[in-house]
Amino acid sequence: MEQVKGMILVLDFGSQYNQLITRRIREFGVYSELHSHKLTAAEIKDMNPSGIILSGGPNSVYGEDSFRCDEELFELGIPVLGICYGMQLMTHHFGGKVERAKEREYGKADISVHDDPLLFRKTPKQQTVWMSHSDKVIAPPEEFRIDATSSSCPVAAMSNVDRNMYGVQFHPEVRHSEYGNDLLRSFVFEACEATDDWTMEHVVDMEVEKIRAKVGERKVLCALSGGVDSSVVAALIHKAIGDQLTCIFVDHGLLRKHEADDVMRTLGDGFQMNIIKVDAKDRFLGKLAGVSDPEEKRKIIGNEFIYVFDDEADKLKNIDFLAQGTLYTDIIESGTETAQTIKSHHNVGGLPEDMQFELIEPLNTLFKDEVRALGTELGVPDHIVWRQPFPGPGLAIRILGEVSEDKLEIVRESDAILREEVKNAGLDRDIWQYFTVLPNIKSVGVMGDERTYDHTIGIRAVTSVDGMTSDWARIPWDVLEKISTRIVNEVDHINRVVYDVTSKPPATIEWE
Ligand SMILES: Nc1ncnc2c1ncn2[C@@H]1O[C@H](COP(=O)(O)OP(=O)(O)OP(=O)(O)O)[C@@H](O)[C@H]1O
Ligand SMILES: O=c1[nH]c(=O)c2[nH+]cn([C@@H]3O[C@H](COP(=O)(O)O)[C@@H](O)[C@H]3O)c2[nH]1
Ligand SMILES: NC(=O)CC[C@H](N)C(=O)O
Ligand SMILES: [Mg+2]
Repeated sequence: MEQVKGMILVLDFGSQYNQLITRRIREFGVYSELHSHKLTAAEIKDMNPSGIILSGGPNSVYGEDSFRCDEELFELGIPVLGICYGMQLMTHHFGGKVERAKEREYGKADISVHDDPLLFRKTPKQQTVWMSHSDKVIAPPEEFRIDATSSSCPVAAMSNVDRNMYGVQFHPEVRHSEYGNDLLRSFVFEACEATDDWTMEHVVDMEVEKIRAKVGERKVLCALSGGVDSSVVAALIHKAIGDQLTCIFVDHGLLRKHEADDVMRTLGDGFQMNIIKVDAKDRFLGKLAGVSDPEEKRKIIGNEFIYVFDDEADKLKNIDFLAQGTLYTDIIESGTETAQTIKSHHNVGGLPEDMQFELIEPLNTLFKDEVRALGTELGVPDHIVWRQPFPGPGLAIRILGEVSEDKLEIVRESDAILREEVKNAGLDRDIWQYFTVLPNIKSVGVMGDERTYDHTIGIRAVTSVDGMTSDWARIPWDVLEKISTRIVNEVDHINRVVYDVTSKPPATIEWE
């Protein structure tokens, strides 16, 4: 496994906030990766981390099948921070006592800090933190001291400075923990003595090196959509291996208005690399005919992408690798060993089992905003770096239920109007993603004194940083009015326009 100086290893025990921990640490300029709690102590030693964080998780330490770690990791001499379940696990290991509390504690809590513990040195003695637990430590292990308490938690934080080990019952990675970021900083810089030398330039060098070592003299096919993720991957790989790279852009008939031509023109202007466009409309639409279940649609599309790449690889000969712009968001939402499947992203959960390629996914630990920064570092043009995300399954997941040419036409035309008006209003950089959806709804209207019974278009526009959470965009009413009027007047079969005012969670950004 790759050895990265100063990296902080986060072990995954299934908390929803795991990815936030690595994310916060990378924001400090220190590299951090999330790995399975099943890593052995030997594997961890090989990775040479400067610190280990044990994440929270849904289990109880005294449960029979609860997630455990290789307990030898406590003997490696590497600083450890246990968060929530992580602290309970540490307590259990060192002989302290964990018990189920009578009441579940969820939300804000006030803690009092005692004396001058290392992780709290720079923060007030009274502070608000964010808790989410039913179990609690009622007695710390013998060699540990209590650093903080709350009214319901006799041990809200504990430490053993000699062993360089720390535990907190609350979640410092969540913004609602007032001084959570300071605590993580103290762990990373004071306890682990990590250095903040992880920069985007560093990421480029590291990834280029990795790609060269993996590929050698062989050839790579890159799935290029014209979106920011795959453009950044293509730029990285091209930097690493030059002409050993061929990019494939698939027109699956599910693209937006004029998208195929626009993408080929933009990529042709922006990149000096070999790009092939494949027209696969009939293949995709044929396979999707009669299918209405969202997960089934996603899997068909994911599979078909790979079969198209297979056919192209056969023509090009001797292609061993397929590169994709997979992000961490795509992986976590597609479901992992510990996290539930929210939706199968075509490039992760939608891959066929009989795939022949070896994957290259240099961005699969990063979030969208980090990829944008990487793109800028690589010199990818601004209009690609700041293009709004467009999902690989395209308009197929914006037509609820069965996909047809007629419905594609409706979504395509209404989406073009929305994009034009958002741009005219100068909002295209403020709104993270904006599009129209065609729900399976017909309703009654009156047009020119005539009764209509026709389709509804939904407008979805969200603000976000990384796509993990989002809020609905407050588009000014007069802009919405213009969009609505134009859609009803210019798009056949639409007699009603609605605006989606749900955040993520509880909704998701796409409707399928
Ligand atoms: N039409 C397409 N042709 C070829 N590859 C595609 C296409 N659509 C998606 N992909 C592949 O699937 C990956 C995931 O798609 P995704 O939309 O998340 O990323 P992106 O298109 O590169 O960026 P963005 O999120 O900005 O749209 C892409 O990075 C790319 O490798
Ligand atoms: O390439 C992709 N393949 C997919 O299968 C896929 N599904 C969702 N998305 C995009 O991911 C972000 C989060 O989406 P959701 O809130 O809908 O889960 C949003 O930006 C979505 O557009 C996808 N991208
Ligand atoms: N968020 C957590 O890590 C929870 C830990 C444990 N399952 C509890 O309920 O106390
Ligand atoms: Mg895309």
